[in-house]
Amino acid sequence: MLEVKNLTFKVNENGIERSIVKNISFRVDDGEMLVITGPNGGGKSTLAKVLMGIEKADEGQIILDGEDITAYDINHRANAGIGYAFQQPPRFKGMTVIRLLSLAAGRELKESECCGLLSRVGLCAQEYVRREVDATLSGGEMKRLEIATVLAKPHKLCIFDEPEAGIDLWSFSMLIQEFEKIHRKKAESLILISHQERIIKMADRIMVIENGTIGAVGPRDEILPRLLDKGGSCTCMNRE
Ligand SMILES: Nc1ncnc2c1ncn2[C@@H]1O[C@H](COP(=O)(O)OP(=O)(O)OP(=O)(O)O)[C@@H](O)[C@H]1O
Repeated sequence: MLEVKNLTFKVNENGIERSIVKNISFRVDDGEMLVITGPNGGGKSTLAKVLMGIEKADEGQIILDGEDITAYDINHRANAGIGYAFQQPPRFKGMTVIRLLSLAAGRELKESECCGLLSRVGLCAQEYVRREVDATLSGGEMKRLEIATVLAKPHKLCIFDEPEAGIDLWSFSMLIQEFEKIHRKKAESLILISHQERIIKMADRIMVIENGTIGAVGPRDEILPRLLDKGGSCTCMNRE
């Protein structure tokens, strides 16, 4: 279980301090899928970065299965069991796809294993296995590769930041199926940050982040109607 207690993250802009994440507390139970949504600029990605250790919390605690991981750096948190797919994945010059996925898995993957992972994210495996992870890959290909790196090994908690971004509709449907599979097994907890109704509808619980705080949190059946109720013109959700 992930427990987040009174988490605050501030930035300093021209000498003026601004809280982007403000005193946020929530939990994600084992095997649970929490979908975080909310208006642009509300603080969702920043919250994900603080959870992963890319940004350091100014206040608060992050506890994973009873272990206080607040002071851990990104590698230490990954070892503790957190997997994270970036909203804008980094690219590595000179690194092949099979190498990247092996690094993510923490062991040398066989080509067949690598192909299996690529197929799960809708990439035609043979074409990609030996390809370099560089600027020649499109945004959508990169995004799917990044998701494959998270799928490469089991985690206690996986965080996906806008997995739908830049992905075509067919691949998006495949991704939804992948998330459903992971969710059905209940072996990993999932945090999905998304504006997509199809993803939001999969949630066990929905948390709305706006202006750095929790605007609403609760079971899907309680929160979703409120999002839909905003006349179908909810500013934070893309309808099907
Ligand atoms: N390092 C930083 N320095 C200054 N401002 C920042 C920094 N990181 C984030 N912000 C600002 O904090 C706010 C929250 O950004 P964040 O990316 O977390 O929003 P978001 O909810 O993920 O938005 P979106 O839905 O558009 O992806 C934005 O106004 C952003 O410009």
